[in-house]
Amino acid sequence: MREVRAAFRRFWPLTRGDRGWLVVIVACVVVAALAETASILLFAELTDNALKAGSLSAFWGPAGGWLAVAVLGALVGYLGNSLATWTAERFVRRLRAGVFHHLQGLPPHFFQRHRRGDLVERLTGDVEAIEQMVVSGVVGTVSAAFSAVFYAAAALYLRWDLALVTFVLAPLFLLAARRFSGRIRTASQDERVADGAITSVVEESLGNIVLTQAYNRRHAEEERLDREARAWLKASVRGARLSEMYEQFVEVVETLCVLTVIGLGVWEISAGRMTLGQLLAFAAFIGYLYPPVRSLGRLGLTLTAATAGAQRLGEILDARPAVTDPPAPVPPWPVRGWVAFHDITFHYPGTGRPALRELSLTAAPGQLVVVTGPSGAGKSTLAKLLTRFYDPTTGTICLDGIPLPHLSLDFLRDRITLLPQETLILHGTIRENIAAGRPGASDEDIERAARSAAAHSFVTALPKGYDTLIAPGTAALSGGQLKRLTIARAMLRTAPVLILDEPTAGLDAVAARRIVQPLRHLMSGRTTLMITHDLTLAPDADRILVLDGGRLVESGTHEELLAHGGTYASLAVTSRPAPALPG
Ligand SMILES: Nc1ncnc2c1ncn2[C@@H]1O[C@H](COP(=O)(O)OP(=O)(O)OP(=O)(O)O)[C@@H](O)[C@H]1O
Repeated sequence: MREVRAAFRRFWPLTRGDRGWLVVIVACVVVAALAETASILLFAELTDNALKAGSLSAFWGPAGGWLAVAVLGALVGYLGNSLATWTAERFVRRLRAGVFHHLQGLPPHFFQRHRRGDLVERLTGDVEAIEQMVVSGVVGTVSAAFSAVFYAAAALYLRWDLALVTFVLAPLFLLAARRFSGRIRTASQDERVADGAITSVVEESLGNIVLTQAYNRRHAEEERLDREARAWLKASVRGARLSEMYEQFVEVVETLCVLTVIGLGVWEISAGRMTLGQLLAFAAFIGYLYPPVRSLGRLGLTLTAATAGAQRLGEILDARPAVTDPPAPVPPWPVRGWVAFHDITFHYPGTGRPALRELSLTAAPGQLVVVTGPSGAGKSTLAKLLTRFYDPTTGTICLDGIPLPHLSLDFLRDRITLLPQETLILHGTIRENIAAGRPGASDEDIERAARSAAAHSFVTALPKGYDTLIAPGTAALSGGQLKRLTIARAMLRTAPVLILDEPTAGLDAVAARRIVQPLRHLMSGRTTLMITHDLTLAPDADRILVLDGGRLVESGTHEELLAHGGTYASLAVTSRPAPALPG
């Protein structure tokens, strides 16, 4: 119960703005329950005065009243249920948006620890489970409680002594719910975990379909899915079995109660202390009383099941972003592009070994700094620190002399363009893919960027030109062509600082050569930090930094470092030969 309270306290504030509607829904529910109560009393009147006496004249009055009450009940029922669905869906939308917003701000290591499919499940299944608790749960409880009170009051009004006898059996429902709730919660928790695992396996397998097919891993992947599906089957069958057991037990208790009422009623009628109409109405009230009492019991089960979802969402919401906005960010200024790392040491969270040690570097506006070194040297980490995915453990990074933590994250990231190693393609047209660099860019801007990135001619050669649909892993364009689209996208951004992370990764020598000129266009006028193993562009660099084991081991121009004959000189020999470059 403590978990339910904690989950409720955490998510109830999200109903702010809709609480007025919740009151209206509850009012509708109360009126609907009252209408139901009135119709049963009218039914008793009809039975005793019209049916038993065979009097048509006694029929019209109660019949008219019953019809009016039924119409009223139908209207408020319709209104209440429609409003309840609308409010519940708004809650789901708000909760999902909130969790998604939080999730997007979490650091890369969070996504390395959580499988994507599992996160998808949390944003869908778990979000809905919480709605079941917070909105539908509240409306359900209030409506069940009111209905139970009205029907119980009506039964007491008809025959208080008989009513008390049947009420004695009511605690059996609650007892049953209590016994079942713990086990149902465990089953539903297992089911959600298995749901997430299934989504993950499907997503990972389809995401790596080339590997799956080329390495004949279809059977292995099917087995992986089957393993997760079996865990899901076990959990969901266990959950369904427990719920069914509970339902059937309650059914038997209900029958016991109804039989008790009829038995006592027969005895009372034979003694002349009760009419048939009263007995029928009384039995109806008792019959109507059970569903709300039952749903109050079941509500307990829904609540405990929903806490499983709440715990899983809590894990996301409790994860903290690695960096946050300062309370009073430095006001925006026209950034020139001075970049400086002062004595930076950095450990990834949860690791003992520093990825960077006492590293310093500066880049003046418009300069090209090439960062190279063996794999794992810490090159990409530099990019993550400059874009503030993480803050350094010690030392300061400045943009135009201002430490990065003094800037708002949006301002900083708008001033830096990152061209990551992976060619990131969005689901959409070529035009949309390029325009993602600057939302609202005009067609002329897009075309200019594409020309500059040497993409315009191959795009216009496509039957649908800029309106060609592409997607991640698309076969319509080559790797080099896709890379040029991402360069065009970066070109649209007006950021004065550029980070290129292995811009030629995954391209053959010819494709790599084709992007040299577009890259030069992109770098022109921007402070560029180029992280690369491919030293094709190194001779252009104002400075080359060689990292090893997180330390800066060499620094200088291409000629200086070649003459020095150290790590750079040996890397330059093994790197692909510099092609004849235009321009
Ligand atoms: N998210 C992370 N959590 C923990 N350690 C990490 C993480 N990312 C990188 N590292 C570690 O930090 C060190 C530097 O990694 P980094 O990716 O910066 O190297 P790199 O020089 O860019 O390598 P490559 O050339 O292979 O891309 C490596 O030892 C790596 O294992």
